[in-house]
Amino acid sequence: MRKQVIAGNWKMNKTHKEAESFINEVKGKVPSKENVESVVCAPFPFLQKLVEETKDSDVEIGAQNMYFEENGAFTGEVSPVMLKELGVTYVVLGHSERRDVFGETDETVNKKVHAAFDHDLTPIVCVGESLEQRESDETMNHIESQITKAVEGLTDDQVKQLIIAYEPIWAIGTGRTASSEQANEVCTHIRKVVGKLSGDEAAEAVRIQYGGSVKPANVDELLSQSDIDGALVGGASLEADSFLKLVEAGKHE
Ligand SMILES: O=C[C@H](O)COP(=O)(O)O
Repeated sequence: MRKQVIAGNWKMNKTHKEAESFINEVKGKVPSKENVESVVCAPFPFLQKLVEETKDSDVEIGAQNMYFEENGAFTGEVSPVMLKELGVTYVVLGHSERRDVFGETDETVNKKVHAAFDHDLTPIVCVGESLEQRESDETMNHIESQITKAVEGLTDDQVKQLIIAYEPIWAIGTGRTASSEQANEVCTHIRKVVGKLSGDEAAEAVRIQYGGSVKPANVDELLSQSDIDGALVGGASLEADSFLKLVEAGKHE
């Protein structure tokens, strides 16, 4: 059975003080990491403190982006070496906000995925269609193309360790969640695409999250779907109580 991975993506939110009080509130209360992976993806300035605070806990800390080079003249960027040195273990790559607002492409996402594996960071690779693409029936082709480009050049073993987050853009921060059937239909398609590219074992092992207005009220139904192995959560991951309900829902005994 694939272990569920519930990741909060704080995006550009919280003060240092708020981040610290959140982590102190949740760190002793999340379920054991044997049963569910509970991840907090925080802004860069908070990462060091959060890693220190969660050292002996079941909470893992992730970044929301990184550059693919190890060092050099790349003003404003953060490298995988820096994240690894801090003790960060996950990194969100290719979020639709990075693609839409900051011009990230499938090619840069692919380079970042390679860089993450080179530095022993677990990539959470985001894919998803716009409302226009859904309405013109292009969802499945678009997702297949994003996945194909994201995993190009990876070994089958690396693909097994990948986390893919399916986030329909029209459901992000809008309160409009994909129905659990709609979400699962695309996650099943993602697993098939992975199988075609990297073989059955990789398809069986790869974990696929759903993201887009996930909250305590809908998480159980989403996680009960056959091909959904977790959630990538924005708004509802910002409050400690709500985050704890989400990770509790992901628990397998
Ligand atoms: O990374 C998280 C997603 O963008 C979902 O955000 P949301 O839960 O606020 O809709």
